[in-house]
Amino acid sequence: MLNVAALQMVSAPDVAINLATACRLIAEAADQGARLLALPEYFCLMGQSDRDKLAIAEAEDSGPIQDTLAAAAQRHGVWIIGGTLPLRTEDPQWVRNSCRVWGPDGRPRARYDKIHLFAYDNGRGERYDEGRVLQAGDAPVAVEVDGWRVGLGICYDLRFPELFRALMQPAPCDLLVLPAAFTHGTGRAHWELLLRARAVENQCYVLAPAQGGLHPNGRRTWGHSLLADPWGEVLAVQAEGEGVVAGTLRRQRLDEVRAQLPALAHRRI
Ligand SMILES: NC(=O)CCC(=O)C(=O)O
Repeated sequence: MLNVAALQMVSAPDVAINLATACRLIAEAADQGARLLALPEYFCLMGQSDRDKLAIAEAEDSGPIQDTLAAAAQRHGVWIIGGTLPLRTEDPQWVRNSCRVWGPDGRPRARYDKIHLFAYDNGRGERYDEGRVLQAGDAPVAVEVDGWRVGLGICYDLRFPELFRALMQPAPCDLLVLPAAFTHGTGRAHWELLLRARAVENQCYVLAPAQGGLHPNGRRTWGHSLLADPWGEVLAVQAEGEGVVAGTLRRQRLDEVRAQLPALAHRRI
């Protein structure tokens, strides 16, 4: 059994406010008994422009955002999947959108850099192009959490099933965690559909902590942080606003689904 929680936020353009909110939600989830907690993409900043990420970027393993999450993991004795934060590259004009993982002793255990960079223009003034400031990652990352294999993806990565297939090698992941900040429009159309599809095709749990609501920068995100089981059933969800979306992973459920319909074993790789 593993108790997990997705922390939903409506982040502001102010790092201190966002860190305080993240710490409050972490404490709440830990009090509810969660052992693995995950924050959304861009939890530490939803700024006015992509370039705001450059100003708050940290070196790997050092900086106020990472120190805060490491201390919270240790204080509560939990695993924290730290949404995303900008990490510096060699070139000051570029950052990586990185998901860091801390163990219950506060030590960093993994880093995944978002591979697929979001670009979107809805033709009505809503436009994104992460490739203007982000450097893409190039390697899938999975981490072992109390005997559970946990694969990482970030937001737009959700649309690329081959990433999650790669994470099923050399051994299947038991849980996929996808910190996200889906737009309201694309989220309404595709969010739940894609998350449940990744759960069904990989026969594993999916935990997706999201940004959800109207942000002070004027952006509106879809929210609907959720936990889906290996059969694609939604076990817990929260539509909008800050909150804790909690649930329990059961090994027996994974084994049951994989035994009843052995699609993972039928892959022709
Ligand atoms: N930040 C993102 O990657 C947003 C992805 C998104 O909204 C989508 O529809 O995909």
